[in-house]
Amino acid sequence: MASPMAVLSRRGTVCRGCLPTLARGAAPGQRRSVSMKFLQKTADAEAAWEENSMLIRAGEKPHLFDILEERGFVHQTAGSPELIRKIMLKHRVSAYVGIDPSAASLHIGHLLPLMPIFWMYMHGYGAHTLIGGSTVKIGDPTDRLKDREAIKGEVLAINLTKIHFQLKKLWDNVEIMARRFGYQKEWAWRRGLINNNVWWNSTPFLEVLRRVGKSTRVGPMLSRETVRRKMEEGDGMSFAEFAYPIMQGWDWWMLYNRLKVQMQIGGSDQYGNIIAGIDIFNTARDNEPDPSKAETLTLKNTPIGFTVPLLTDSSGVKFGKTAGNAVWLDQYMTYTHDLYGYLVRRPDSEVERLLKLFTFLPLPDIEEIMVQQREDPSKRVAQHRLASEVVSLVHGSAAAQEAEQRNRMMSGQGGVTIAMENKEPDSEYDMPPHQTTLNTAPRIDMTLPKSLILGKSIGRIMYGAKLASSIKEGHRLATQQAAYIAGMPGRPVGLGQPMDPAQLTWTPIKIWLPEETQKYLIGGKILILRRGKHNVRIIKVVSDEEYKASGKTYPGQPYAGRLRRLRETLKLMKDGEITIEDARQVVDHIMPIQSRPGLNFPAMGRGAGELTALQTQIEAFLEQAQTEENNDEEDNEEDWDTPSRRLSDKSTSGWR
Ligand SMILES: Nc1ncnc2c1ncn2[C@@H]1O[C@H](COP(=O)(O)OP(=O)(O)OP(=O)(O)O)[C@@H](O)[C@H]1O
Ligand SMILES: N[C@@H](Cc1ccc(O)cc1)C(=O)O
Repeated sequence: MASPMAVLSRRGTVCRGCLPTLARGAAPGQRRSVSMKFLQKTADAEAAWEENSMLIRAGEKPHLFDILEERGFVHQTAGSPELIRKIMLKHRVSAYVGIDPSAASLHIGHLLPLMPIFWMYMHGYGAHTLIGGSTVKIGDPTDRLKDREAIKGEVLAINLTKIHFQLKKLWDNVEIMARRFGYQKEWAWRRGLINNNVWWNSTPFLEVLRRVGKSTRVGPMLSRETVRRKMEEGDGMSFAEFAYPIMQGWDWWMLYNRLKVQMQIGGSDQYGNIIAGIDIFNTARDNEPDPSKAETLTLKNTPIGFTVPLLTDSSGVKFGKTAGNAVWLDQYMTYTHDLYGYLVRRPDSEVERLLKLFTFLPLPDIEEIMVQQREDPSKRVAQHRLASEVVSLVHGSAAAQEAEQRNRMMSGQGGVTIAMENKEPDSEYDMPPHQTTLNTAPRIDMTLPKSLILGKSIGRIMYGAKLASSIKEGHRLATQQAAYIAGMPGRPVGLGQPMDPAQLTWTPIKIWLPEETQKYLIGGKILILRRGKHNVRIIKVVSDEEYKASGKTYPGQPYAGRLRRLRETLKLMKDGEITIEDARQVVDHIMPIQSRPGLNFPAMGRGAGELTALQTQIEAFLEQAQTEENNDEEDNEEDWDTPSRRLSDKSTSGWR
């Protein structure tokens, strides 16, 4: 089948008569009509690329691979450096880095292979990040002597969700960085975030065996160092682990089919998997059973790759979750100021290299920074710049500024290292005053009690999870389809299911029966909700007793608020435990005067009559408040949750 490129004339204009039907990104066999506009843009992008290549050849622009080499990213290549240079010059190559969600966060080591992907994006190449929702179930045995522990369903769902949003946040910040460093975004820039569960969920084992398994020789696989060591010195190797490199290679082939990804980048420990992947890619390409799809070898379908050096700690151990020395990119696992502090503490001997690897600063700027650094190393100019750039990339520039101020303040008080701060419980969930971005989104994980999640309306749950500012708003969000639950929609209603822990899927909440919610509990205890694009909550559902014991409260919690405290005060007054003056102070404290119409104590004496008058006022106020609360509950329950009402009104919008 003709690719869109095939209909472009040499000058990059579109031949109208030969409009093809296969769009970029369409899955094999999937036909989509392609507009003239799309084709013209593709033609323009091709022409622009040719111009770009000419400038590089003429020495007027640097080749990205040279930039990457100069900055220290290229450790080992899969395919000769000359071949990689040639292919990257000729085509807008697409590349990917894969990460298995075996922890709840990325760590600083992951940034190393991601940085070349970000550079590629800014230079107009295709750049993709893959989450190994399926590969993580097997676990990469590379450089391990012991099997990885199997990850439980709900833990996988949590890891996957968190890493998904972390990668999205990184990508958002890469866009900002690109603008900041003067890269003009073009239509042809492509980036993506994909989960390999998408294909592994529907790939028959037979297909993989037939297509690549038959010609994959066991001998070379057995002789790999990782396999040999695990078998001889470790706890042996399972067939699944042995097959892991085949899975990774198949991923690459799938990515080539979908997104024309022909390059893979990874940490140096991934070299063996990338080499094995090249064999699998070549085998799959050369054994296409459908002659109409067969491809002959060209520069466009030759797999290539490279590895980046490993980031190690001061004792030379790879930074990562296995070694237990990770510096996390989740701001609640490693606080932003601790990430900043860690980078500020890098030794002088390392900092120039780290600036080249972890920032987008041009090399002449780094040289200048190093001149200042050498003039007065005690100022740690280079380390501060490193920390500020990395924190900006990971958490945004506002967070970086805050972390810098904090660090300078703390070190001004005697150069102490920064201690972990204990945040106010739940304070980080406060609704941001402006539109949430991934950099300002509140904390993602929280705990709520069963009685709320399993028994209450969706509006109350949204309110309780601080995804809505009131119960009513919670309901409104649901009807406007601005609230989502992780899982599969029920067709017909009532058959909803939790998400497959290996793949994040969202269902708009719409109108909801309270009993609907529990169908979406992952592993019986995790509920994932989202408001709008970025405001996500991973809710751990615990027993009411456990919740109470934690001392936490949530908005709308019965008897947890002012009314409960007012009732308690009233009781104390009645029992003669507190004086009228104390009672007045307590009431003023729990309820500012403007928020309690009808409860404005007049100046009173201290006699028994005044005490009774005050009690009567409080009782009347409580009664009124209770009626209002009941009405609010009734409003919501009747409108949204009462089955009789909903079932009799199936025409209500959103009722499916
Ligand atoms: N310290 C590091 N330096 C460079 N690259 C790294 C580092 N840690 C991880 N990577 C790379 O990030 C990618 C994803 O790694 P992955 O999450 O699978 O493993 P990991 O964090 O190394 O985990 P583990 O410690 O469990 O082996 C791989 O390409 C890996 O080589
Ligand atoms: N095997 C890689 C992760 C990965 C998973 C799937 C891939 O397709 C690529 C890479 C690692 O453990 O670091």
